[in-house]
Amino acid sequence: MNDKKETDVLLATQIVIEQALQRLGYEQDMVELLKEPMRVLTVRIPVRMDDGKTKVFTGYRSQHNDAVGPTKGGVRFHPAVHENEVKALSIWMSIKCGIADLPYGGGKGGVICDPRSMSIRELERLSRGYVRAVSQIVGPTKDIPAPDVMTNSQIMAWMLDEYSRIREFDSPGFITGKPLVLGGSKGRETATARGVVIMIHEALRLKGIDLAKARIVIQGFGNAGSYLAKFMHEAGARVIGISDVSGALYNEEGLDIPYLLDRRDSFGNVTNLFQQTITNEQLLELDCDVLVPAAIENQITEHNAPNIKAKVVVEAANGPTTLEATRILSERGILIVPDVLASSGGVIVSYFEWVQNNQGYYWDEQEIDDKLRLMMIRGFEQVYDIHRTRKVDMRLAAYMAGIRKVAEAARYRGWV
Ligand SMILES: NC(=O)C1=CN([C@@H]2O[C@H](COP(=O)(O)OP(=O)(O)OC[C@H]3O[C@@H](n4cnc5c(N)ncnc54)[C@H](O)[C@@H]3O)[C@@H](O)[C@H]2O)C=CC1
Ligand SMILES: O=C(O)CCC(=O)C(=O)O
Repeated sequence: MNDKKETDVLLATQIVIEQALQRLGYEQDMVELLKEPMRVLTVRIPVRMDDGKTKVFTGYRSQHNDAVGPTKGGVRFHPAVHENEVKALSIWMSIKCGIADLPYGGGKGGVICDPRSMSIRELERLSRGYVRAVSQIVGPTKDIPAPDVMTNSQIMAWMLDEYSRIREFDSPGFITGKPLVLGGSKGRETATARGVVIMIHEALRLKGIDLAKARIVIQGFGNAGSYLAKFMHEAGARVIGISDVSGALYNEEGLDIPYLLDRRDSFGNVTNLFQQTITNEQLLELDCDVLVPAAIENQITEHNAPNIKAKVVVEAANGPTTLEATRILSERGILIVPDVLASSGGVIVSYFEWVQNNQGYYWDEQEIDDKLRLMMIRGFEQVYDIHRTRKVDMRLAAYMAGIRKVAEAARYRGWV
């Protein structure tokens, strides 16, 4: 595979979707329906910047398929956002929701921007502008956004406020990942990491490795990566490596996670405070038990997959491993817990948030944790069972588990 093909996330997704549907016995017409999102909106968002000039940003909202129910998925603010990336991300959301058996299809949004170089007021105007631009196609029974890379509960709050102004009534179920006082759910902030912890437990159990003796490496120190480091540290595991966009830190004895958590900024940067750093490339190849990519796409490729030393790769990030790398790792006996399963804790608790908003009754954290655990373990067992009985790699197994529900719903509706 040439490099561009290797890292084209939409193409890679379409290849696995086709394989999954074929293994499930579907014809080509179903592949045609599900290999692309049913709707992608591109928007141009004019934002008055603090210097008085107007800057026009480009954003997207992709809705993969709504046969199962309203579409659902985060909004990413990042300079590298690309239409095909958002499309792939929305397809992955359909698969995540299918594995977790949530009553949603997949959606995803993104805006090409760099929040690290914007003021708080510029960010607020951009967030509100995005909601105005996509307001026709989103809503609590249509498409429900949430946080993703470089968006957070404050941005969700501005988006909620803007949507409520447009619709002229308060509508907390429009968006999830909100602050608690605006109808957010307990446990959503930490949900993605909590879900990954549960997957690490399951994977280590299969490999016969004791978590308390395990060495963990985490790429990315944002929402997913930093809470994961905290929970692993609290569980007694040794977190020997972490990283952010600028570099990585490594200590064989275990890093001082509470100190790093205290010093990280709101974008998940911390390594710039240290002189003795290693590169992200070196981090991924460290000798460890569990490697958790928790940053961005295409980090484990055919180039570094032969050098990965972890026994288990648990994908907190969306799309961190290419198809060729999946093949190499699987053949080397490294257990992959794929993104569409491992990172589903976020959308599962987002679903709980939406349910609580709809019923106007709020649950305590224990209830959230217990329900999350149950759903994640059920998802793991389902995927692992398909992997074993159908003799397919864990990624294809996860796609088969997830896309099945969407295809069945589309067939019942008479679309195919
Ligand atoms: N926040 C959530 O609820 C969910 C997030 N995810 C996925 O997890 C991943 C991380 O998301 P968040 O933690 O929310 O984002 P974030 O914006 O909070 O943190 C991202 C982290 O990755 C680092 N990073 C960025 N580019 C990098 C690079 N090229 N090399 C190394 N590190 C890099 C950043 O410095 C930061 O530490 C993404 O793939 C996201 O789609 C998946 C499910 C839910
Ligand atoms: O919480 C959600 O609804 C979506 C989270 C998300 O964007 C993801 O799982 O990639």
